[in-house]
Amino acid sequence: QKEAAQKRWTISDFDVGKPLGRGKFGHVYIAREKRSNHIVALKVLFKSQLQQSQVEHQLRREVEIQSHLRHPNILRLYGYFYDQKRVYLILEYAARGELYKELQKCKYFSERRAATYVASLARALIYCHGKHVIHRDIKPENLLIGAQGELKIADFGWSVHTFNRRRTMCGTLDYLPPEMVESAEHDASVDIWSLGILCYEFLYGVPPFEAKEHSDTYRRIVQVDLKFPPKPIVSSSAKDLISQMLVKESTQRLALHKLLEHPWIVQNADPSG
Ligand SMILES: O=C(O)Cn1ncc2ncnc(NCCc3cnc(NC(=O)Nc4cccc(Cl)c4)s3)c21
Repeated sequence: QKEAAQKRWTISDFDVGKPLGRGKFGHVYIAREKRSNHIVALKVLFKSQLQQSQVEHQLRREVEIQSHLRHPNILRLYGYFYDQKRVYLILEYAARGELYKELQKCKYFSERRAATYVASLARALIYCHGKHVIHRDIKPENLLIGAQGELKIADFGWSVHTFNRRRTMCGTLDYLPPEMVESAEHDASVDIWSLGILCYEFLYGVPPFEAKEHSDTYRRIVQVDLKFPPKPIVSSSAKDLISQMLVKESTQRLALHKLLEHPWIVQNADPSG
């Protein structure tokens, strides 16, 4: 893998296959590296669009951050290369695709499946926070599923090293904790809030503060207007965990290592993740 870090890749090193998905900045293709026959995902980004949106620094930060992360529940970014018009990200291929499509199909997950995903995300976030990296954009769209059904956090396009906390807003409001919505200072506990939102959405099929208007979602977040619908039936243990994560005061949120000891996780998460 060492030589992969230094090697200068070009598109001719790959046999490019079918498109896997279309993102805002470009498409993702399945591809095979010719010499090793290694299957990867190739994300093709147009320089013109990156320049237009002024996200080059974000992309550089993502590549820098990702090059130091090695965890079974974090999608690898093996490297990148560019040509005249495009930047290519060489990514680990997640054979079972996007988690949000799976969630749309099933409507909501069983408590065992939800707890298994939440536990593996917690372990990945403990690893990231240990390296002073916060993801800041944990949501179903950024989660992929590997060949063995394991969850992979992808797209560190919004992650930061915690010493330079930026307040750039991003994407859907649903996942933002109060301090980010109020654009106050924020730290690793933002990922705990987002994990709580995710856990709720895994179990109910919708995020807890969803509302028609942005202004209503904003108000429900800052008031932590948390309600548990009668259907689907969800254990009180799961509700207890979610209630300990969706706490306005960031210092009062359940710590990730405490989450892994919570009865709902211990009784429902598959240890293999
Ligand atoms: O292709 C699909 O839609 C789904 N799919 N299915 C299987 C599969 N296997 C691997 N990867 C997939 N998709 C790419 C996931 C990403 C990982 N890292 C990223 N980083 C990024 O986009 N950075 C970025 C872009 C533009 C600007 C800036 Cl600032 C940063 S995208 C897969």
